[in-house]
Amino acid sequence: MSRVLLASRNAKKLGELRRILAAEGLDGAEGLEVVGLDDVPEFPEAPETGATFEENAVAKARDAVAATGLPAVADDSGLAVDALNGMPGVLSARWAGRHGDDQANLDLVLAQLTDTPEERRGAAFVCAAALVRPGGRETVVRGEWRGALIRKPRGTNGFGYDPIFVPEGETRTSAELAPEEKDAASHRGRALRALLPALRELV
Ligand SMILES: O=P(O)(O)OP(=O)(O)OP(=O)(O)OC[C@H]1O[C@@H](n2cnc3c(O)ncnc32)[C@H](O)[C@@H]1O
Ligand SMILES: [Mg+2]
Repeated sequence: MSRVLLASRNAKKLGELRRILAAEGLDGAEGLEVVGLDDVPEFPEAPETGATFEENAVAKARDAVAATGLPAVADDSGLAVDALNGMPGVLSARWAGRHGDDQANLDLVLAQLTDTPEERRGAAFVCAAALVRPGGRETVVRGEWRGALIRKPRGTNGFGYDPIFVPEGETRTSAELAPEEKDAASHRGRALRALLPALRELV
């Protein structure tokens, strides 16, 4: 059985990545075993210094391959807010200063948009997903999910900025969608499905 490593240290993101691949039958059934960072010896996390989601995704996947010798998938993602000229973007995980403080990050974005009227509250979730093989071959794809930001958080599913993001064509926030509904439309679902042919080649 071939193995592929999902190189994310965010448990909720990792859960979504696993769920999306499992829904596509890529969880052992196709001769590919999906493993996480808990299943391999620990290695240090490098700072995410890239200017783009793609650069960061490739860097995370390369580090994981170098440390483990396994083919690795990494996801670099975030929220690009129109009224903030695309920020927080690659800084989404540490927008309020402390890495991974979802509540503080979301509160800061809401505060920054206090005077932004409804018609200018557009935003997009973006996900770059990279597959790097031990030989060095790299595949990078991108998924986007457009929507608008509300003023008061709603919903408890998902993570990060989900409670303030209402996808296009929806009235619920992405934190109010069922997990399968989020995956079917999300930036992460789209990116990972674009990576499927490359993943199937690993078998
Ligand atoms: O780098 P890894 O270890 O994968 O974990 P991370 O949480 O640091 O991940 P990123 O560097 O890609 O930062 C992504 C941030 O963007 C936000 N984000 C990404 N995808 C999201 C989603 O589906 N829903 C809500 N927020 C999301 C959230 O705040 C994440 O912490
Ligand atoms: Mg990160």
